[in-house]
Amino acid sequence: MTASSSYPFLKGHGTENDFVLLPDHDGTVHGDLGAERVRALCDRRAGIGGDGVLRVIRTAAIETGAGQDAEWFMDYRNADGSFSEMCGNGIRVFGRHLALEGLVDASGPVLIATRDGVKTLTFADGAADGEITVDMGTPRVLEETKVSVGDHTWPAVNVDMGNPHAVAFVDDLADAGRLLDPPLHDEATYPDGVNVEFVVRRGPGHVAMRVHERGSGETRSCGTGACAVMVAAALADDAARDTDYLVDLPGGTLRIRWTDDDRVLMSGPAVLVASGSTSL
Ligand SMILES: N[C@@H](CCC[C@H](N)C(=O)O)C(=O)O
Repeated sequence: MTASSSYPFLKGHGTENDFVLLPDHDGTVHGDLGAERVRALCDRRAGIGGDGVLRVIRTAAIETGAGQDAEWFMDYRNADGSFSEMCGNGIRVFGRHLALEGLVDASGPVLIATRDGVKTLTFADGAADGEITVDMGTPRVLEETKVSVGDHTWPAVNVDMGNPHAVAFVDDLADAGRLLDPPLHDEATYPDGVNVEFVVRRGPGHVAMRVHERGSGETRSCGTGACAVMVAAALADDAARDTDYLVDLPGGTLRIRWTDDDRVLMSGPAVLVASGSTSL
């Protein structure tokens, strides 16, 4: 691609966790999509603006080690250009785009490859515009850790949802302050950084959270974070499996279920709001 050429993009969000989508089906448009370009696209003043970028590419066209079971690969980058293994809101937006474009068949399970393996999406009523449920896989609950913001330090549950999370139960979501910087965390536990969730109870099977995302700062929602929060809350509640939890985020609500066979299912909206071309 030359500096002056333009290429197509779409903009979408899931519970206001927003993304720039870059169709690059055969990997011929964007090369290796450098961090600098991702930062330019995600810039909310000089760019399109987003918490991350989703490159839409065929699994066969990208070297990731991901199996070829899924035709499409979600090449996700955080707003700072860094990679993450997985993005829960992003994969719903990615799936919505594929379904609306007729690139996958929403009437059956849709498989999408990620750096955390292949995920299965189900569209309500088999409709391309139906609510999307994602099988997020099996959570791993690791040793307790702690996180700090300013003078506050909280114990936190270390939950691996394919990407790393530290879940801290707090008295008030405002206790975490403005979250301009990443919360302090144990670097030995999280050598590659961590997504930090702050959680309060709203009622039985109902919590609310804020999140500071690795590589993107405080966002209005995080799907993998909501799953990590649900798992930590269900363990603390000694909740029966197959119970739905509602997780309220600043940008909306996600419904999460931890199944009897140890899978976490996340359901929520995914919206495309714009498309165009850019030379960024
Ligand atoms: N917003 C995402 C998570 C994106 C990746 C995360 N910032 C990380 O670095 O692991 C979600 O909806 O899960």
